[in-house]
Amino acid sequence: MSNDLHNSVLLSTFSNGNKKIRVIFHKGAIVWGNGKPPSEQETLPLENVISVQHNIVKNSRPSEEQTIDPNHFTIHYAKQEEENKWRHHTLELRHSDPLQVSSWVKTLQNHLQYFTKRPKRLLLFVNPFGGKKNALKIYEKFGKHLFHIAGVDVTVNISQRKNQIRDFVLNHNLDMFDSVACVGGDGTVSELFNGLVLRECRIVGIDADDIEQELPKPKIPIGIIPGGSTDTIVYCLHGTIDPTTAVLNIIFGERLGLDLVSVYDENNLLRLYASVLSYGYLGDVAYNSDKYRWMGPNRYNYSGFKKLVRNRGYEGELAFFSEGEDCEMSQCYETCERCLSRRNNFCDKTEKQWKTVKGKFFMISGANITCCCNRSPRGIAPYSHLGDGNVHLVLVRHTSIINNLRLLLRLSSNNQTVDDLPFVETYSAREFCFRAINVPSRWNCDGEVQHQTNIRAKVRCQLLTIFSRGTPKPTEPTRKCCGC
Ligand SMILES: Nc1ncnc2c1ncn2[C@@H]1O[C@H](COP(=O)(O)OP(=O)(O)OP(=O)(O)O)[C@@H](O)[C@H]1O
Repeated sequence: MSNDLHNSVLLSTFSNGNKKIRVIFHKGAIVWGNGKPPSEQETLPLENVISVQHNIVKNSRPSEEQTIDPNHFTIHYAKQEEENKWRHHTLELRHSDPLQVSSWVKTLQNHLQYFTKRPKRLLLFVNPFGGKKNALKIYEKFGKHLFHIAGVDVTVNISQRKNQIRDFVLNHNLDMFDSVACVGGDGTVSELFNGLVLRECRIVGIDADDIEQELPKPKIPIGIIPGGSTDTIVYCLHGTIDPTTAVLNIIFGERLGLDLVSVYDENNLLRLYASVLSYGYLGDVAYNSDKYRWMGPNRYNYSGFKKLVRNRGYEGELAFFSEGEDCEMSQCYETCERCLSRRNNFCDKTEKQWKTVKGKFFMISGANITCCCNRSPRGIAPYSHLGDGNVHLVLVRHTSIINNLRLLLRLSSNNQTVDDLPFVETYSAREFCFRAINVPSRWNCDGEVQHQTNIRAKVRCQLLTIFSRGTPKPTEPTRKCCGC
């Protein structure tokens, strides 16, 4: 932001409904109050302003052309409320002098132009099949109006079949868009970023099937509006699956780098994933639950229970390359230092240390993010980071049904994690490979079934640019005074 603009000051007294309020704009923030002490005044940082618009004079006849009301304008802004949710608010201001009004509108609009990362031309894919099959309604109810207010030109593309979104971004010219987004669950997001990475490989002439190749970063940032059954990726990004929050995160245009993991069989890249690749129990649940899609999100409970009671063990050998770090107990929140430092100086160490673990497991997971969601508020890997170049391997040994239940209870707990259970081991890894022994299971890859059993996977540090401000750090509860 130029200094001239940063130093500009506006100060006026406006009518807001029946009240008079003093409004100040200074140092990138709008402050207003009703003659209240400073601590009770509202402070609105400009980065939370969606748009500033003259009001329209209401015409009695709809056919008449719209005219602006020179004495009246509205500030549309967002405010963070409980449970990490953002909400749209308005501040309507009136002044008898039209010059005052136009000076405020012009100045604020000029300042907003400095947020150049905000999207202007968005290509939005809608998956009408996932979740409760209401993705289009979600867009119309929560997205359409807000995007209009923010001046984002949205082109909607409703997918007609599985993999159509992936094929579309792979084969179409996207030059007229500055951003892409989707309304759907993790499978939809996965289609989108798989298409974008393969598209980039094609553009720069990289063989995506070669695990030793660096994969190129898609230039276009992506946004996600939750419309699936679990929506783990969105939950891990914003700390909520609230659709309004997701839309506002796209509008604000702030970005972070998300690691992706590429999964290969002996010859080919199978796919990239963002949340988790899980073998055994969760692989079987993904495979089995697809038959019960008519149950909606409850299909996971039904299939999960069946597989839990069966308590099959899955034998295999897992080898992984680690930097020698254990899973550090630091959590990833907005402006995460660990992710920021990786973004700036990530280098591939050539001295690899491979470790091998063999045995019979209930489940093996390579979690790229915490995988928290409404059912599992802390996730399977609570110390995993969005962009630190590592996955957390969570190995659950084959054990009794009671222990499996303990594991699932821990996963659904608000304050406990699975890593201190005696039959659970966790490792941090940059690369891993798995070989099944005896009867193989399947992999669950971002919620989709992957049938190849023997795989190799490699983390691609911050390969995806994603619209998000990150999950806000929880504030320490303030202690109440004992009355001393
Ligand atoms: N028009 C369509 N018809 C059928 N399947 C589709 C269509 N569009 C996308 N798909 C596929 O639908 C599947 C389910 O979508 P998605 O993963 O978004 O929802 P979900 O499984 O309910 O949610 P989650 O993955 O968050 O649990 C994905 O495999 C996706 O590739």
